[in-house]
Amino acid sequence: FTTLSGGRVGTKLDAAIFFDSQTGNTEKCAGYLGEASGVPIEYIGDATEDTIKGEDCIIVGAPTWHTGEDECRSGTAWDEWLYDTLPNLGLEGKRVAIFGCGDQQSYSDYYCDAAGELYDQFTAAGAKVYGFTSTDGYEHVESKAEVEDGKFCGLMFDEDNQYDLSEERANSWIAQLKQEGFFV
Ligand SMILES: Cc1cc2nc3c(=O)[nH]c(=O)nc-3n(C[C@H](O)[C@H](O)[C@H](O)COP(=O)(O)O)c2cc1C
Repeated sequence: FTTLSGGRVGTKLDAAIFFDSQTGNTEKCAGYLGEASGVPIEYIGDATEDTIKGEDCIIVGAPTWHTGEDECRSGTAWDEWLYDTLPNLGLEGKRVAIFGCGDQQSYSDYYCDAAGELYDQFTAAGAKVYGFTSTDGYEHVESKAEVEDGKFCGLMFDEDNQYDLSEERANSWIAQLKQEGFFV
């Protein structure tokens, strides 16, 4: 038996979840997505460039902090990574799905802005984004993650106000990604 690079047998496509988190909420949501999909989870700050380039499809997630600023809104390792690492990785055509974690009540004009920033930077790098979701059921006023009218660029969690919906949201989003052919 021969294995492909990285020791993986080349029978199925490789996927991974990359995230970062300041206070653990995005980590919890990454955990729900990992359970729903069976896909491994890694801190973006720990992921090597080869690991990221080697995956066929990646799920990426960030919280939102630094309210009102234009850039570097995740308050995590993503902030540097998006501007210093991503543009040099060569991710043209890579399948990407984005999730965010924010607080739609206390920060209703800025809900999950960092997820919108991930969208902007990954699409600028040539990635193809899967898994848009409806904004129905959310009460934010403005969000950079709402990249089309009534559509988020991925799945938005709210562990401050809607934590009881997170697991179910994770499960149905993974089902949606499967239907969209994200993992195939
Ligand atoms: C000082 C501060 C600023 C925040 N700014 C925003 C914001 O601009 N938009 C938003 O959606 N959430 C904002 N939040 C809420 C966090 O994003 C939310 O609690 C999230 O779940 C944190 O995820 P983490 O634990 O993975 O870091 C802010 C929270 C704090 C305490």
